[in-house]
Amino acid sequence: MSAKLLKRKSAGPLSAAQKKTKTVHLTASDLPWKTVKSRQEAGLHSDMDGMMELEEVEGVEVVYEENAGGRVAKFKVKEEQVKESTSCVQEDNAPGSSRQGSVVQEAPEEGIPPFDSQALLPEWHTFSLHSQLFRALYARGFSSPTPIQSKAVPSATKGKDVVGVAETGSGKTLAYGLPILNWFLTEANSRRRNTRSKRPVRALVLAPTRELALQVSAHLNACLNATTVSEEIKAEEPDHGALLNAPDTQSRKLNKKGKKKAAPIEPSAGSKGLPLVSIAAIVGGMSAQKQRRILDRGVDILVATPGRLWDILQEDDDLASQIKSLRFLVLDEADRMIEAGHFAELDNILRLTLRQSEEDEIEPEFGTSDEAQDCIAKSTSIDELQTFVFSATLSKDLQRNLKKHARPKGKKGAPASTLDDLLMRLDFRDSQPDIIDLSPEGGVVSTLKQSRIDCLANEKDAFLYYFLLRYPGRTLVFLSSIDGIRRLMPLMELLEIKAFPLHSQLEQRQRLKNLDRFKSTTNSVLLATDIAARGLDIPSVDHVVHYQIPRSADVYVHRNGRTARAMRNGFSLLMCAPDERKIVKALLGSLKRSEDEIPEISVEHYLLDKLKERIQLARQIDNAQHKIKKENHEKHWLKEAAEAMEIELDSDFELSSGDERKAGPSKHQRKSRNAKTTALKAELKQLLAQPLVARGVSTRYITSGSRPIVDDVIDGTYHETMVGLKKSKAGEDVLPVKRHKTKPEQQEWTGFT
Ligand SMILES: Nc1ncnc2c1ncn2[C@@H]1O[C@H](COP(=O)(O)OP(=O)(O)OP(=O)(O)O)[C@@H](O)[C@H]1O
Repeated sequence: MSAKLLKRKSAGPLSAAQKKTKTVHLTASDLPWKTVKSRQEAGLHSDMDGMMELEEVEGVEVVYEENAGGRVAKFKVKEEQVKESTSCVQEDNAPGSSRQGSVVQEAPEEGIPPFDSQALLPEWHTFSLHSQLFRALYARGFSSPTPIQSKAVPSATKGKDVVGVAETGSGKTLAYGLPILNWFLTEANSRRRNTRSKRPVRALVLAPTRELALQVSAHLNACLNATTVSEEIKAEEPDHGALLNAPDTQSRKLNKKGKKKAAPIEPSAGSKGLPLVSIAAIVGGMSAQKQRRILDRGVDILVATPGRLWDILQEDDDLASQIKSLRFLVLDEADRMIEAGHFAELDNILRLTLRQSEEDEIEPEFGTSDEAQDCIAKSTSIDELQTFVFSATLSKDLQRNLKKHARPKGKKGAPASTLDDLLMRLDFRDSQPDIIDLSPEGGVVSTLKQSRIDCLANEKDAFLYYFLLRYPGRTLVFLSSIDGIRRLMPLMELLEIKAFPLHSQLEQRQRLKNLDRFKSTTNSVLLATDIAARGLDIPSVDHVVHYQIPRSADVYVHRNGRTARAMRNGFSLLMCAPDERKIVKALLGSLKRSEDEIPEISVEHYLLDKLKERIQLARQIDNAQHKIKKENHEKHWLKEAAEAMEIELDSDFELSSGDERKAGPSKHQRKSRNAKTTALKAELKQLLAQPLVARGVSTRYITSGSRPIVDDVIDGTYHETMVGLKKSKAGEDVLPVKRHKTKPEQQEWTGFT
């Protein structure tokens, strides 16, 4: 079942006048579909009930014909409408983009009021960017470039290949995105002015996860669509509306004073409402048919996960030849892509971008289809390609090798198996790619506060629960296994914590929905595997918790990078069980840190013990519920099997005598079990309703006890859930770093005094 639903509109029976015009029959996928704009980045919003995208089509008559196979729907469209739609330049799949159907006619710069970048964006002014990008940066409040943008954008706009390494959340997407958008807004559009041909893909951005690919495409789109003109245009002034690239009359409204107010500029749209630059995301878990249709219509910038892209490429020679003539190739989070099980596809895609000289030719590997191999073989040499590789973690060795532009010798045809190998296979056209390494020492962002808790493995639930109650906010909890998430989810639910799961075994629709819910709920928890570790830009993640330790130093850095983004403060907590200590030590060691440098966070053990009681109860309930569920499942199965074999079961589903052949507990046993679970639930509910009061605190006499809380109550700093504690940020409660007593330096003998 497709993850999106289509809203198909038929215009109903055609009028007599319309009937005179010539009509053609089309298949459903050939119809001139238009995407209906959706509000949210991830393509979902609550009132759409799971629909990810909407499309509509107008002026289509649906006629039904009876044939041998039954009733068949046919779609009649006016011929001229078809011509118009096929000559259109394209729409965008990425959410938030504008898609309008009409004939290509771009109106780039002429008539757009000049943007005074010197006055409004002095720190960006020296960058040679298209004024629409300046407008977008201004509208989004990006008053100055981040350090990686400062270095990468000028270099890339001059045509250099760039390898960019910079801390998480430092704006790497725009570091490569701005030069690409700039090229499309300037060169590409002036080249294709007045052309009616289909747009070939000229920029390909590869990202390791679906969420990241969708986010990148939304981010680039936002840069094209974010601009607004704040001043009103006086009525007596010439009508600038059409010149502002706004999609014409609809968007220009009269304000209260009867003056025309400038509508939001849609800089991605041409004067007839067409996108000047079209950006599409092609990811797994969504309708491949729809994605193919979008590609068929033409896309400028394609953001994709390697798996889905390779699936499509194997059947689409046209797209394969477009990939061979790319102008830009981007590997975002390159190091993650080789881990994600996409390595073979990635390698195959990269082969399409190689120059095909004798020397450089590499045998296709990894089950490449004959057809695709043929495509690869026919690849033509192009030297225009610019390659950008970005990540927060690329080894120094690799960077050094890239600098030397050293390609592994004597490995002709051998599959790449490491990131180094893979990057060496990138065919940088630039003999000296610009390597910009701004990664901080140990990969740690300066605004991040790290901490740890040493505890037993089976105490982690209690510590996590304590942390979530003690420090409300948006908390991203990383686990290494999906099973771990499946175990924790019901506990969270029973403990009334708002938690959402995110892992690869969820349907894509559910993944995006959960991500959206987490984004829009201030006090919530996302229980995620490492598919959420890279690149995801969720605003205001207050805390990252490593419930299970990361499997490498890079993963630790990227997980931490989901908080403390764009110079905001953030906090991370590493939960470390005794048997994990060795690994943590090695992991921190590779970041040139010692375990002792990560301070512990203070915990009120009296309250923790109280929470352990709740956890204990929740676990019992969960176990009981799990058992009941399992039995129900078995009972169901047995019933079905018995029916199939035409065997009669007695009321308790006991097939015959003998305990070992019992299908499950008796009715009575089930009843008593259910009653026990209900009692446990009531007990937990009661516990949850009781305030958590710290030791020595009197809730009756707030001025007395060993910890009077009166001052906190008066100045509003009391903790609402944990009575007796002050409200505080997690970062404020870390304990001083333990310093090992260093042996006093041997003093020089100075003789008896
Ligand atoms: N010049 C800027 N000024 C202010 N904010 C910016 C600027 N550029 C980008 N941002 C914002 O910073 C946030 C992080 O950007 P981005 O996602 O590109 O980071 P990143 O370096 O790719 O992170 P990661 O390594 O985790 O993938 C985004 O919300 C983005 O909108």
